[in-house]
Amino acid sequence: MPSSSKGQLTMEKTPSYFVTREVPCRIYSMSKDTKLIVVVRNPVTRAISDYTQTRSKKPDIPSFESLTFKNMSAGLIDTTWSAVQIGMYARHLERWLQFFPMEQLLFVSGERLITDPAGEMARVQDFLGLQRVVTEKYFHFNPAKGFPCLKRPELNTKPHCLGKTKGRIHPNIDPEVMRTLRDFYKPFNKKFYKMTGHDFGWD
Ligand SMILES: Nc1ncnc2c1ncn2[C@@H]1O[C@H](COP(=O)(O)OS(=O)(=O)O)[C@@H](OP(=O)(O)O)[C@H]1O
Repeated sequence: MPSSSKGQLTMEKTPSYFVTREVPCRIYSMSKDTKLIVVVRNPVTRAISDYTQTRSKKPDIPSFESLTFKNMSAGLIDTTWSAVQIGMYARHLERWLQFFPMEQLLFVSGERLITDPAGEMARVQDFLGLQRVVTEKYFHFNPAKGFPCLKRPELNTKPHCLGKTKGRIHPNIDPEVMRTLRDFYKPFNKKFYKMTGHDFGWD
């Protein structure tokens, strides 16, 4: 990572860091003052989104329902399937807390990033010790996409929306499987809310 000069912040984005075992120790060795931001969303929706992304590249993969279970009739969930495992946020956070205090971590709500992007960005800017520059006027809700897009209020340019690979339509999942997954995540979510001091409202 390049070092920052006075008045600069160096930022890096890698989604897999949060769930990769070796990473907290490595980042701590590089800089123990690093601030960490993680965007989290309902783990059930996250798993379906993950599956949808994989299926867009490999259309022949088995159904979401069959990948979810180790043993479907026994209702035994396959926690080694990454789409399921990543959403066990409390487990991953426990590893980070062995190296970093909670004050150095910020969990951004993926749901609120869509419904109230300026509100979530205010939290991010406060956390980074920045002035609240990115406010309401930087966002334009695109009803066709169903997501906010970013605009530069000082320029009269078109808003910038995320690309076609974001906001894909998710497949319909068997409601019974959805229920089992929701129940599976409940204790992990509860623990995660307690650890972060923030109820993300997924249950
Ligand atoms: N503004 C805006 N525009 C489009 N999409 C948005 C936006 N804000 C959040 N999202 C949600 O981002 C989800 C895709 O993020 P990913 O985690 O796949 O991104 S990545 O893996 O880091 O590339 C994507 O997930 P899906 O719903 O599965 O498509 C969206 O729900």
